Amino acid sequence: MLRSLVYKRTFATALKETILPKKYGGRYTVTLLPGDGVGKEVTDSVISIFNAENIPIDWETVEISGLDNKENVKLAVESLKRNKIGLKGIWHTPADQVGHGSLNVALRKQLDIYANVAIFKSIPGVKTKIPDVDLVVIRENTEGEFSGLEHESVEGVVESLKITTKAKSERIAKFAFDFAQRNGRHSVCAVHKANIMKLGDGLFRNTVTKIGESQYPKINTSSIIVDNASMQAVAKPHQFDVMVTPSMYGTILGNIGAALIGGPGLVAGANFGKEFAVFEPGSRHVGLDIKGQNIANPTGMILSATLMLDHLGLKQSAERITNAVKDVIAEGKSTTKDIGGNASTTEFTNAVINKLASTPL
Ligand SMILES: NC(=O)C1=CN([C@@H]2O[C@H](COP(=O)(O)OP(=O)(O)OC[C@H]3O[C@@H](n4cnc5c(N)ncnc54)[C@H](O)[C@@H]3O)[C@@H](O)[C@H]2O)C=CC1
Ligand SMILES: O=C(O)CCC(=O)C(=O)O
Ligand SMILES: [Mg+2]
Repeated sequence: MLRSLVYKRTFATALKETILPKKYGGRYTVTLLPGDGVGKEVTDSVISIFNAENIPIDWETVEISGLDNKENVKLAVESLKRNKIGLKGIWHTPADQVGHGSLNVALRKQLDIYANVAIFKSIPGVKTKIPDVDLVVIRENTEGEFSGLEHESVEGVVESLKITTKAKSERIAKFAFDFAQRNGRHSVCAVHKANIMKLGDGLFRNTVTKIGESQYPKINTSSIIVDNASMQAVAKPHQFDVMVTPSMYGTILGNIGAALIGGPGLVAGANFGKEFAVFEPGSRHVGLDIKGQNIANPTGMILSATLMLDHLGLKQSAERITNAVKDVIAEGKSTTKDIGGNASTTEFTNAVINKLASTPL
């Protein structure tokens, strides 16, 4: 019955070094970036729930699309520079337009929000093949395969640059071990392909291993090749606790993690840097195909927003909302289509609000 509290604890202390935003008149201003696809529907769900709970947050909404000129990302960057904290949906990046880079990547790089945390934890009531999954993927956000640096050196020959630096490998490693330590986790596993990319992935793997073994003796440090990691995560996910990855392996394992717990609509996540924290669903799906249909599952966005409340020190509210979401899912009467129900996004949201209304403070 108390699984929800255990679930909550994972989120409790996401980061120690990110500077907290200031409150004005007892309220925070948070940058809201709804994004494309289902972003507006699932952030509307958060707004309704926060309004019902009188959460002391004012939203500064920046409505841009991944299809916009890349320059437009500066509107989001400027707002986040003011507010230090954001709640974000995902911007769509067209795969067939050469030269149109990802606004998601641009934002992360410009704010140096280098650590992505995605939480893959089974939610009671959601039917999955493997029960009790509980793993966290911590992913480097600012280099690696997502550098977006490509050129055609001669016709028919394309070089895509994957950048790996010691400094960025060190800071993501430290972040992962700190996260593990502060959240009562027992092991950190570095995911790599150092058998092929001996220099780049070798640097990543060796850096994580060295930092773990020398600075975090109480945490078990290990490493695994990404291909095997993918197979093991599908077959025996319980062997993993915290996985730390370069950018590409993180998105692949993150999509495996989403499938393990019941879909992308359930995954909470956040991005942290020294100065900024931006909360967004952990497996980062856009959901263009179901946009505007009022059928998206807003759980991942709501749980990401509760991580934000934790970060702001509003822990009681974070816990109340998490528990209400989990209770509504466990009861199974008002769940969305992706997890076998037939409630709309709005009906699920209202069920959460009703649950909160009937739960004493
Ligand atoms: N295509 C793009 O523009 C972008 C893609 N990505 C990444 O690419 C990978 C795949 O992306 P896409 O093919 O665009 O996937 P997608 O956004 O189309 O999602 C895959 C499936 O999950 C469903 N889904 C997504 N969110 C949902 C929700 N909240 N509730 C219920 N169902 C939901 C969608 O309807 C779809 O059937 C992911 O790793 C994602 O992080 C990330 C950012 C932009
Ligand atoms: O930003 C994009 O278009 C894709 C990025 C992605 O797959 C991710 O961040 O997980
Ligand atoms: Mg992805």
